[in-house]
Amino acid sequence: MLANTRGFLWSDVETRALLDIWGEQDVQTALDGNFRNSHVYRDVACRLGEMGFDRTPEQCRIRVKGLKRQYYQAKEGIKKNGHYRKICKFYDEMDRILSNRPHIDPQDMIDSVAIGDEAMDGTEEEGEGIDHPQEAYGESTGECSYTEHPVKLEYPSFPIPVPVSNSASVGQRQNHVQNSTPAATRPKRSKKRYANLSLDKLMEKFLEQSMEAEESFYKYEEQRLKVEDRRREAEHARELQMLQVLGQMFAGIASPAAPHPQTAPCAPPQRPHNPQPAGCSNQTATPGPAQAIVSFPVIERAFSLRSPSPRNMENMIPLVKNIIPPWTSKKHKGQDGRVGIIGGCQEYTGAPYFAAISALKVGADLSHVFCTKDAATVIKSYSPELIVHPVLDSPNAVAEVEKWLPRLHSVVVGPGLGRDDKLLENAKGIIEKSRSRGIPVIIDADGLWLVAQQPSVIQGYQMGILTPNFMEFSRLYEAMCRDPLDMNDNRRNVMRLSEAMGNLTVVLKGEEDIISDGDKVVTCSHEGSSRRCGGQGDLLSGSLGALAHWAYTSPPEKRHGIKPSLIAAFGACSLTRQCNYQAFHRHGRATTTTDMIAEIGTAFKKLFES
Ligand SMILES: NC(=O)C1=CN([C@@H]2O[C@H](COP(=O)(O)OP(=O)(O)OC[C@H]3O[C@@H](n4cnc5c(N)ncnc54)[C@H](OP(=O)(O)O)[C@@H]3O)[C@@H](O)[C@H]2O)[C@@H](O)CC1
Ligand SMILES: Nc1ncnc2c1ncn2[C@@H]1O[C@H](COP(=O)(O)OP(=O)(O)OP(=O)(O)O)[C@@H](O)[C@H]1O
Repeated sequence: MLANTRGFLWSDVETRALLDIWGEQDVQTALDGNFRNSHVYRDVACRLGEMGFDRTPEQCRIRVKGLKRQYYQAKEGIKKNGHYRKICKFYDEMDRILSNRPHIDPQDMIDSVAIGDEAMDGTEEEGEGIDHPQEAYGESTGECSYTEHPVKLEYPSFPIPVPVSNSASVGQRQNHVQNSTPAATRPKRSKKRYANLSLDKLMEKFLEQSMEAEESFYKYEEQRLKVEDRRREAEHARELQMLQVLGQMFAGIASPAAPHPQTAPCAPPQRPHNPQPAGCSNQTATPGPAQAIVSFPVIERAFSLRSPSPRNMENMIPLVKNIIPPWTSKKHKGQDGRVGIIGGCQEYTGAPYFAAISALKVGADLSHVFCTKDAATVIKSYSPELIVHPVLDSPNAVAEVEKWLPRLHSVVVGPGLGRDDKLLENAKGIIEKSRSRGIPVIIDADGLWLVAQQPSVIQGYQMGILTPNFMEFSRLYEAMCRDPLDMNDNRRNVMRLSEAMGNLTVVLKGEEDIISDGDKVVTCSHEGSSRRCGGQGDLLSGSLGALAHWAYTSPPEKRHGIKPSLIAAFGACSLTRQCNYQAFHRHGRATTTTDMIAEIGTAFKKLFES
């Protein structure tokens, strides 16, 4: 395990590049504001990759952690005799970054966190025994991944009396505790203070203090989340404003005489008899003022606020191939994906089943369905492969699902969810919990109904993917965009919605699937068939559950600067269409979604493994 994350040494040039990236304001803000930081380090590794250094997010995180420890050690040492700078080669760089961070009173953060981490996993990078209290804070706020280190409740350091003749291991642990806390800088607590208290009293006091600590932890956490929300909203508003200004500038440059989009007549969304979103063919597409067609099937924006202009790409398939985890005997069950489907009620049992079984057939190891009580037995009866939880209509549904979240790699919300208010409310809670844990969230079907009512539930979440059909898309567009749908240019419409949702990835399904993250538009018109049986969208969202996990955990250099959600979405669209093609070839008009699901294995192989 260690070999994976610490395989070889970091050169000075590489370390400086890492510090340049890690020290950037947006990275520090993201780390400060987040318990879960794996996405931040993914971004750091990605940027490092762009500078030509091939490192995994975990390697970056561990390197930063080691540097921080050296820095704090050096800083402590300097206070004492001024000669410690040499133990931290990058002292100046670290000081420039860390001296600007808000000061947290180490006494507020509890010793046991640092002790617990050191004592339990012993995987510290540089092999240094001393941890700085501020390091402990860093780890609990932004320096360790949620999945590997579940949130610890922070207890006050309350001395539990240990008999003198204790075993060697306890003695060693005590030594370790003494060595690893900055005891020298703190007054020693008097053991006599507790000498007269009975064990019961001690226990009572301990529990009392635990509860207080827990309470203040939650208070702190609540405040932190509020601040983070406000920051995100402000950032989003600022970006939208800048986009609008730039859009107007570009519009002015491109065609000063062209009418403003808002003055175009508002055509109500209608379902065509033979749904062919106008403007889908490459020849007839008219790029909007703020977009330019670079090469089919990827259209890139003429400008981008976030990232440098991505590379041109003729074909997305090689990128999908790149994110597929390699076959190896070294993995255990679960590592290739544990997908959760949130949906399934009395009326709709097929949709969550289609989504869950598709995730499995694409290659996820485990597929969970969280549905209502009366749907559960029915769904179980379709397939013994699925793990079915009858919790979605229980009074504590969100808490029940939350228990499983640390073990899920992605969630798909909506297939067969229905529109019952209580179920939608529970789905909302689950999306929020998944979001706060940095789990990719795919929203489909009735989940999109919820988003149209309350967009903020997912707005701005970079690991969120929406997969609307045309009807669902129109609802979302109407809720989010002030200008009317341009019936001749669906690509522009998708890009607009994605932008309005805070650059979420949006997949408009149809004759041609159109995918955008607000910066780029990717289209998938792989040959399918004319058969439109219900459930094809569920196949798509379920397989996207597995592909999104792979894409987000794939090495950045394999993605060539393209956002993981775009690659995963393109993979799911082309797979669905290939399944449709193959099933129709076999069954003609009798084709159903079950027949398409039976084709997943061969379709996947044909597209991505040949
Ligand atoms: N076997 C199962 O259990 C299955 C269960 N499912 C589950 O059913 C639930 C409801 O999903 P839903 O999509 O039917 O709901 P909703 O948004 O009301 O759409 C219906 C309206 O939209 C329209 N319309 C549809 N597509 C359009 C298009 N491309 N372009 C234009 N218009 C379009 C259509 O218009 P119409 O043809 O009636 O004029 C109709 O009025 C959801 O939980 C889902 O997961 C499904 O997954 C299937 C398999
Ligand atoms: N007009 C079309 N031509 C070709 N393929 C299509 C067309 N419409 C949809 N598809 C295919 O079906 C997939 C699912 O789209 P669809 O519009 O059926 O989703 P949905 O309505 O959400 O499905 P569900 O029935 O599961 O709710 C698309 O990704 C696309 O591959």
